[in-house]
Amino acid sequence: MDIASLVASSLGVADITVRVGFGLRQLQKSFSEALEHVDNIAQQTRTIDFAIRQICSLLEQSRDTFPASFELHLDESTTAIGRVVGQIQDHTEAVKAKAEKSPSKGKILQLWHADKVGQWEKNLGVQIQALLLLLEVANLRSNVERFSVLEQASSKRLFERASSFSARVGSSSRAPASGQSFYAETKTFSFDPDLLQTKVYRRACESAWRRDVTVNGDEYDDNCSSLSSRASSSNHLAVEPGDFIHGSSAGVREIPDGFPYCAPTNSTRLHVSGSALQLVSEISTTGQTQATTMSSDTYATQGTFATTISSDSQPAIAGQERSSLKSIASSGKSIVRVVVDNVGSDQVEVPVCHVSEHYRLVYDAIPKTRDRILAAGGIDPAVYEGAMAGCNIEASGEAIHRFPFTAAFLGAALEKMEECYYSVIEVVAQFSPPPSLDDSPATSQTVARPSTFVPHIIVDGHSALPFTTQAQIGKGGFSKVFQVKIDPTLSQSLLNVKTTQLFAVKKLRTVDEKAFRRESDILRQLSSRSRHRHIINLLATFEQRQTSDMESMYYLLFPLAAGNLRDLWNDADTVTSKAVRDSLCSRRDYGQLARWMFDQCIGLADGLREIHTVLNTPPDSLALYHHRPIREELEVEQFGRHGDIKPENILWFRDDNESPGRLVIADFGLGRLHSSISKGKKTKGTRRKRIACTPTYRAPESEWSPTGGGKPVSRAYDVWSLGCVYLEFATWFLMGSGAGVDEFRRKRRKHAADEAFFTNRDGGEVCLSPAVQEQAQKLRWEASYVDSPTSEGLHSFLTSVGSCLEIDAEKRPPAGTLAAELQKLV
Ligand SMILES: Nc1ncnc2c1ncn2[C@@H]1O[C@H](COP(=O)(O)OP(=O)(O)OP(=O)(O)O)[C@@H](O)[C@H]1O
Repeated sequence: MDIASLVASSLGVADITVRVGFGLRQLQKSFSEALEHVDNIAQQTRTIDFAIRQICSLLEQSRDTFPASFELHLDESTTAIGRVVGQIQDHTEAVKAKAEKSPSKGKILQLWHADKVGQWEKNLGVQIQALLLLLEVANLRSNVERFSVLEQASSKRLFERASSFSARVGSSSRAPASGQSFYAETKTFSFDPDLLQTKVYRRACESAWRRDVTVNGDEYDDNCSSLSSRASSSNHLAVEPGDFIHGSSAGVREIPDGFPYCAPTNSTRLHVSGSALQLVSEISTTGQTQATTMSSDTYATQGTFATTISSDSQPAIAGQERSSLKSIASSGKSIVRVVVDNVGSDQVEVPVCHVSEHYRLVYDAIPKTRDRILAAGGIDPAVYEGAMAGCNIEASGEAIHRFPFTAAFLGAALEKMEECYYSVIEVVAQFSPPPSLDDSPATSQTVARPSTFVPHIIVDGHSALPFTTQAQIGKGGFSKVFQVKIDPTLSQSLLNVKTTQLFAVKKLRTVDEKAFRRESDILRQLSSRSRHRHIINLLATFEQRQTSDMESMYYLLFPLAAGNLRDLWNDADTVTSKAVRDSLCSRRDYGQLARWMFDQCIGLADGLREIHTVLNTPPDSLALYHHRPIREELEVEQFGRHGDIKPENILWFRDDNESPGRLVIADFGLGRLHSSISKGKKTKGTRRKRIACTPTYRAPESEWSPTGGGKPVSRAYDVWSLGCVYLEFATWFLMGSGAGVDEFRRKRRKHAADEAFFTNRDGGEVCLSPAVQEQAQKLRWEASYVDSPTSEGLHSFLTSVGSCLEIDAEKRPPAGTLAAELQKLV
C-alpha cells in the first residue's frame, strides 16, 4: 500500500468538508448514529496502534536480528490506515447524503461531522507519520542503525504524539512493561470533553487510565506505587482496598456520567475502601476545593468500573483445538478485550475475533465471571438482582464473530486467559439498577420477564449453523419455514430450553439486511417490553455470512407451532388428541368451544394493542445490537403495526393435549415500515416485488380515500384485517370449514376477484361486500339456534366484528378497546 497516496487521500477528505468547530452537544442525541460511525473508525485505528507497539517491542527484544513479524505488523498497520481513510471517506459521503435529505438539519450535521472528521484526520496523520518512520527504520541495514533513529528526540516526540493519540482513540493492546519501550510512557490523562460522549472514546479513556494505573502507576502518583507491582502479577485486579488512584486533566469542566470515564476535573480519585468503590472528584474553583463524592451505592447501581486482568503464566496446551488457539495467541493477535457494556439483562451480541470456531469452549462459565465482576465492584453477587446486558470480545479491534452475551461467555474467556490463550482481558462493567416489576405494563396477557435477551448469532460461510433441519413446514412469499433441532450448546446455555425440543426456523429469501431488521426489530422491541401470550416469541436470529460476497442469509428462530389458523380450520380432523378433536371437530360442547374462541379473539386483539403501542424508538438494547440503526426508516411512523393480519399469519400452539391451544400473531415481515414498502419499491435482494399485504384481508383505505389515492397503512388497517379473520372464525365455528369458510370465500369472489371483504360500487365508491353482509346475517341466524348464553355471546361477538369492518377507518375501534369489548363476552 502506498502510504504517500494514503496521506494524500486522507488530506483530500479534509478538503471536502467545511470545518467549523463549535459546541453542538445538544444535538448529540439525534446524531447518535453518526457517532457510531466515528466509533467504528476509532476501532480500526487500534490496529495501527497495536502494530506500532508490537514493532517497537520486537525491536527492543531482538537487537541483533530483524524480527520476522516486523513486516507483518507494518502491513497490518498500512492496511488499517487504508481502511480508516476509506471509512472516513464513506462517512463523509454518508453525511453529505443525509444532509441533502434533511436540509434543515443538514447544515449543522455537516458542520458537526466536519469537525469530527477533522479531528480524525489530524490524529490519523500522526499515525501515518509514525508508520512512515517505522518503514524508514525497516529499510536500514542493522538494528544498531535502526535504534539510532528510534532513539532520536524527534522520533520519540513523534511516537509520544502517536501514543497520546492512542489514548484518545483507545487501544486493545497491552502496553509493554514500564521502561521496556518509550512508547508506553504515558503519564497524564487528557480527555477531549466532546469526544468523551462517544462510546469508543470513553472506553479508550478508561483504557488509557487503566494502562497508566497498572503499568506506570508508580511514576504517576505515589499512592499508585503499590498498584503497579500488584497489577503486573497474574490475574490481579488493578485496584485493591485502600488504594487511591489520581488522574488529572486540563480544560474539562464537568463530570460526565459513568465512572471511570471521568477525570474531567483537576483531580479525580478512585478510592477503594473495604469492598466498596468510591469516586471522589475534586473540582478546584477560585482556589477552593469542592469535593463531589459518588457513593458506592450509586456506583453499584449506576456506575461503571474497570478491571484489567493479565496473565503472564505459560500455557498448558493440549489437543488440536488448544494448539490452534495457541497459534492464534502467538500470531500477535492474542489480546482480547472483553467489554461488558451492562450488567443488566442478557441482551447484546458479543463480537469475538479469532475464536469463532471455539465458541463452545467459551460458553459455560458466565455466572462465575458475573460474580467476579460484581464482587470486584463491591456488590454481593448473591443479592444483586440486575441481569447482564452486554459484552464485546474483540481482538485487534476487529470482530468477525458475534455472540449474544451470557455470563458464560466472559467466564470462559477468563478461563482461556488462564490457559494463556489471551494475554490480557480488560473488563469494563456497568451496573444498571435491578429491574422494577412496576415498570412492566401488566395485563392479563403478559408475563414479567427478568431477561429480554434475543441473541443474534453470526456464523461465517465456512461454519455450520447451530441447528439441523428436519423438514420444511411452511412457505410464504418471503421465506421458507423449517422444523429444526438446535445445537445442544445453544439450547442449554443460551436459550435455556430442552435439547430435545423442536423449533421453527424461518429462512428469509432475501439477503437484504433492512428486510431482516424490519421483521426482527419489532419482535425485539416487543420482547424488550413483556412477553405476550398471543405474539410470537422470537428466540434468536442468525446471520450466515457468505464467503463469496458481502451478503448474508438471515434466519429467525421461533417456538414450533402445530400449524396456523387456516390449518386449524382445515385440518381439525387430523388432530390426534381425543379431547381436542371432540371440542374442535364435532363441536358437541358449543359453550366450551365458544369460550375458547372468545378467549383467543380477546388475546389476539390484545396482542394487536401491544403491537400498536410499541413506539418506533429502539430501546437501548437495540441501539447496542445495531451498529448502524436504520434511522431514516424509524422516522417513517411513530407507532408499530403489523400490516398483514390473516389466518396464515396467526399460529396455533397446542400448549397441552387437553386444551384446543393458543393462537399467536406471527410474521412481522410487513410490520412497522409498511408505508415505505407499499410504494412497491423493489428492495435489494428481494426476488419479487413486495405487495402491501395479502389482498383478501386488506382494508378499503388501501385503495381509496375521500381525496383519492391510497392512504398509508395505519393501525386501523390491522383492526379491519382482524375483523375479517374474526368473521371467518365465527363462520368456521358455526358452519364448519367446507360449507362455512370455503363457501363464504366463493361468495366474496363474486364481488371482488381477490375475495376481499369490501367491493367497489359502480360509481367507484367503496362499500362492504354484499357477501359479508349476507354472511353476518346468516351467522346471527345460526347463532340463535345455539344454547344460551353462548348464543348471546355470539351475537355480541358479531356486533364487535361489525365495528371492525367499518369502511371509514376512523370509526373502527382501537385494538385495546376491541379487546375490552370482547372481554365482556366471557
Ligand atoms: N413458528 C412456526 N411454527 C410452525 N409453522 C410456522 C411457524 N412460523 C411460520 N410457520 C409456517 O410457515 C408459514 C409461512 O410463514 P410466514 O408467514 O412467517 O412467512 P412469510 O414468508 O413472511 O409469509 P407471507 O407471504 O405471509 O409474508 C406460516 O403460514 C406457517 O404455516
